[in-house]
Amino acid sequence: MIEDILDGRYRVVEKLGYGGYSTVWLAHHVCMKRYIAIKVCIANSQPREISVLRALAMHPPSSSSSSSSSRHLGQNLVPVPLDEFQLHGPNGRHSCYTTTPAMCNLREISFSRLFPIKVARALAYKLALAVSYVHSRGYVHGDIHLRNVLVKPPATFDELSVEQLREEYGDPETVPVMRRDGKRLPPGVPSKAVVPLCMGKDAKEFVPSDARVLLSDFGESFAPDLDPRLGEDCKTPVAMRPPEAFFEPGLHLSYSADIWSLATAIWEIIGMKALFSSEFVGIDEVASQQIDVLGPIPSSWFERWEARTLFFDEHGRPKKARHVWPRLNDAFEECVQKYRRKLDAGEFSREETAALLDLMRRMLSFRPEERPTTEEVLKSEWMVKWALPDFEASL
Ligand SMILES: Nc1ncnc2c1ncn2[C@@H]1O[C@H](COP(=O)(O)OP(=O)(O)OP(=O)(O)O)[C@@H](O)[C@H]1O
Repeated sequence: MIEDILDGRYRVVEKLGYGGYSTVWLAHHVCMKRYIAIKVCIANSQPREISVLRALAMHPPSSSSSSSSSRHLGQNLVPVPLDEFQLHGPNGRHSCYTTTPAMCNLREISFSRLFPIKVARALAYKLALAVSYVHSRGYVHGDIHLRNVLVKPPATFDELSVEQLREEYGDPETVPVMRRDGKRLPPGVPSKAVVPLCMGKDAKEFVPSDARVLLSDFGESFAPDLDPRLGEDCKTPVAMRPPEAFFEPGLHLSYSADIWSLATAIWEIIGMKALFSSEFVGIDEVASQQIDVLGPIPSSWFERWEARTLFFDEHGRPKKARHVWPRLNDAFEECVQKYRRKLDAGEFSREETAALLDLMRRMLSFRPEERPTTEEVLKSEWMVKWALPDFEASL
């Protein structure tokens, strides 16, 4: 809880977030006077993430003797594991590890209108760079979506005392934990829960230097060459999940699975609206959205897909009386450009739109082997001509 001192040196000052496997706290190192994030994993679990973070933090073998200038620029965009310890509580043993803290995740910000166009381009480039680094070290991230894309604090963040932090962001907010039947809480359940703090600002307030990306949550990461993962074991949220995970559940996923999710994340950064949606619908509906937006899937997938007759006739045409999602180019005009124009957030020129949609279409190829690699993504026309200059300006 807030104000606990963990492992004799970490003063817990705020809650940053939580997921299915952990709660993340902001702590202040009592001696070093710097902020860190502590991930407290659920009781008696064996987190796999820390070994991936350790591997990513090591220098690649080929550059061990070379200068920092030859380091992959994406290495700074993944969390650095700083320390590990264990806590013993009423529910058992909790593995804990500390990493670089962040202000918020991009999903939290996505409810606040649009990023200025230069910021959106810089964020997209940095995210692609981060994924490129992860791939260069032999890992697939496996869970790319905006809740796992964090914004790092400015370099001056550590200068804030805890009191100044509280002046800036308020005291931690708590809510009582109660049983609906009014009975006493069972042992091991805290009487208060802390509401996570979002230290981010509205998207429209972002300037290029705020685009400090941290790709987080490597809990689903895997090394395809050493530890293959089947499509059926893919845990990426359904709306960002690559289609092979659904249509070829018995096949191994590869780096290309991340490329699909990266495309959906870039789309969302640019338009603040997801390309596909699983809100109130199941995985079959999402598959039908993908076909509406991108065109036909490979015929072997279509024939094997039992639910196809709910959405398409025997010629593959959408069934009447159902909502048909707009094609990619129309979706870009209707869901991205229209709002960028209306909110004065910067519009994409015709030339840039063509380059961006060409990249999106290639990254969203149904067949994983037809998708570009991260290196090819970074060398694409849109990245080189439009995103790279704004990335450089944001440094
Ligand atoms: N280093 C960090 N700094 C700030 N906030 C963080 C940090 N790491 C994680 N968070 C916040 O905590 C939330 C949960 O973290 P994370 O997704 O890593 O946990 P998880 O238990 O693995 O979740 P999931 O169920 O999504 O796999 C994130 O969405 C993010 O908002």
